[in-house]
Amino acid sequence: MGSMHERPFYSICIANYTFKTISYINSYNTSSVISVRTVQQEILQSDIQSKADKSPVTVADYGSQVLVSLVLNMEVTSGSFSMVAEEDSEDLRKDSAEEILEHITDLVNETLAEDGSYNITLSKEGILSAIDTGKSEGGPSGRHWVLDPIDGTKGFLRGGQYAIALALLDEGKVVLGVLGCPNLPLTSISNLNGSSSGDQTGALFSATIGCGAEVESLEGSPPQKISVCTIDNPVNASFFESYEGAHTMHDLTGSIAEKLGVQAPPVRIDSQAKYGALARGDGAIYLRFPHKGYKEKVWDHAAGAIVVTEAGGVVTDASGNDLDFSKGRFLDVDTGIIATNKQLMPSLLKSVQEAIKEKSQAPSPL
Ligand SMILES: Nc1ncnc2c1ncn2[C@@H]1O[C@H](COP(=O)(O)OS(=O)(=O)O)[C@@H](OP(=O)(O)O)[C@H]1O
Ligand SMILES: [Mg+2]
Repeated sequence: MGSMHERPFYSICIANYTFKTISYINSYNTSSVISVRTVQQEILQSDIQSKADKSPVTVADYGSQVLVSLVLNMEVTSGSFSMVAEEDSEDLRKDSAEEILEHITDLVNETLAEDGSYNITLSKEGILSAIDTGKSEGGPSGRHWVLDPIDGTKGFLRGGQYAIALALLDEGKVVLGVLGCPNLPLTSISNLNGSSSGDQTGALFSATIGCGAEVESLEGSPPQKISVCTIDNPVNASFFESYEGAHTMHDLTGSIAEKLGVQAPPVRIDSQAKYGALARGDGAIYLRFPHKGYKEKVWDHAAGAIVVTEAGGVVTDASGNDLDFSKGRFLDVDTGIIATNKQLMPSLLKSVQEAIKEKSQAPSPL
């Protein structure tokens, strides 16, 4: 682990750089003050590409990856720098991507100039190579930064939840995690649709191993310690899951919840904002069961998992094994990922295993 000033610095890095990038993108191409939601629709039309796996990637994903990698690379002066990040430059190097690359370059340079802390301007080639600093394979030894520059890109485009997720692996273990959630209410998810609640929008979760988890506003309000809920009766529990049915088996999670005795309907929000919300007790359970064949990526869970465990929760696969972040860019999980507090975990695991068994024995649809 680094010096004590590291955590606040990296939190600031996320808040000041990536959040600014996103606010900039949100207001890009518009001269009038219109809602973020509307502007996000404009991004959908102009600044979006489709990756080989058909998932979307936007100027925001690339811009965020450039800024975070650039700042980390400049600030982390001890030892070699290694980053495992979601995006790479391959698609941006195609002739057809010239316009989007130009846009990302303008966006990054304007954000850097506006911030003023770093006197640098990047060329297009500089942008491409900054993105590619994220190509590390990670693994069990040394230190690796793990970045999802925009987690929940579909949510970002829909005007829903998304997160900028950064974690640090040290000898295969997550030791630091920061989750910037620009669209999440600062205090509670129950204020999500309540404009009259007075809650601020935007929450920055952070956790350092052995030191607990905290939340603060993206503008830098004093950090508040957070902890998972203390519910021990599933009747009073609610559960978080992916918004997208393509990302998790909603039928299986429904069956798990029913077996456990959960009465509340699922709370479906995008991205690792789910882990942040769980860590501060907005709900009691997180369930994620991707469809067969999907391989989980480390950047989709590293920051969220440490925020939850440092808030007193437990995160495991469907068999109750801890997540192993030492295997490279992918997680080697058995079936799914679940998280809850220590009181509910034994009964949750039992319900998960029963529901999986039942599903595997059900006749397959024709
Ligand atoms: N088929 C499939 N199954 C499971 N997961 C997938 C799948 N495809 C993508 N992804 C990954 O899911 C990330 C988005 O997280 P969530 O599932 O929590 O978001 S959502 O609520 O469904 O929008 C999303 O993260 P981003 O790509 O950063 O948006 C992906 O890494
Ligand atoms: Mg992403």
